[in-house]
Amino acid sequence: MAEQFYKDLPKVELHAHLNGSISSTTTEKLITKKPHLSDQHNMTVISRGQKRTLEECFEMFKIIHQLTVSDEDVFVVTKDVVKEFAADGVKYIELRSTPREEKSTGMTKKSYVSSVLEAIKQCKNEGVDIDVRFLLAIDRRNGPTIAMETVKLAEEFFRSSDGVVVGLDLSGNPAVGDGKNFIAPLQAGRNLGLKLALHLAEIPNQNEESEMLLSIPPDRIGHGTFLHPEVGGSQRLVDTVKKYRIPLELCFSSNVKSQTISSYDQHHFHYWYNLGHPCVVCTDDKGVFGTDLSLEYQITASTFNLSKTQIWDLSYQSINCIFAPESVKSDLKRRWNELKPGLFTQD
Ligand SMILES: CC(C)=CCNc1ncnc2c1ncn2[C@@H]1O[C@H](COP(=O)(O)O)[C@@H](O)[C@H]1O
Ligand SMILES: [Zn+2]
Repeated sequence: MAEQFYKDLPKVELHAHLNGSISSTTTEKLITKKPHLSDQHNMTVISRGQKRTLEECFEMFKIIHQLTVSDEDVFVVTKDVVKEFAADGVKYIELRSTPREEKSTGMTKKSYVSSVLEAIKQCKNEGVDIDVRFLLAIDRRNGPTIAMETVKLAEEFFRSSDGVVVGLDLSGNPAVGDGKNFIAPLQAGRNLGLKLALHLAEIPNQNEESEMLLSIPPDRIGHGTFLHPEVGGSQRLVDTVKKYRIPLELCFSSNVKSQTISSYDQHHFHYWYNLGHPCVVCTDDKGVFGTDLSLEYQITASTFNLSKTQIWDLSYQSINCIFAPESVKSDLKRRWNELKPGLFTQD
């Protein structure tokens, strides 16, 4: 568990996959309804000190997805995940999820998104202290035709969700499919006013793909682990990211536990932070990687010897990277400034 300062620190979460964020308490709740999956429980979390390969991590999602097969499941999971982030001191979150259909329960991609949005609405009505937005995710393994359908669905909800749906994500196993196939649907989304958060350079040797995706350009980058020349990326890629000042969503536990980074001190946070480039600390999959956002901030501080003031600034600067409008950014900044004195008089 993270130290109290990191819990109390008001935080913004910008990279959280819904099905990767399910806590073990919620998993138990779902398993009670699906006893045939009871022996899969330990298969959905990577405990402390454990590591898996990236491929093994993606196998875990196959199990998790069997737990969320109905609108009711999706609703329950969303409510729990939102409340857990709020309890961890997250004041603003952009959740992302891949709309899925399930014939056996009648869940459609549209009802999937509606269930997520209904849960978000209920949390708001119950007074849960967190502003929640949503990105529809495109899974690369499903190809460009499905991607275009997702863009259409996103457009529908973008118009009808009162500002909750703000954009699109590109994710899924980076070793599957070619990123360039998604340029057209992503560009179409961008032209509609949807913001783009793209997983990029999550694994090595994808410079060409990264270059293509950066040419759109995206509004935020997920991971960007292999962009800089020291790890096989290129100065050109770095220069493009710098030119557009595209924020990076950085996920320490995820990268170390899925072994794209060998240890915390090797994390590319170091490279980009020292350039003064916008970096946002995120969880990725808090359920799968057994973490929460306060722990990720604590890991950042202890690995790179950052002071509490530097950590505060990191959290405050993250507000500039959200997809909600400027007025929301100003409100959050006011909130942060109100909370600041209480946080710095604790010790
Ligand atoms: C598995 C692993 C190494 C995780 C970290 N890196 C990731 N890279 C790319 N896509 C991801 C990652 N984590 C989660 N996802 C995406 O999020 C999905 C789960 O959340 P959801 O069903 O979209 O609600 C996964 O099926 C996958 O498409
Ligand atoms: Zn991710």
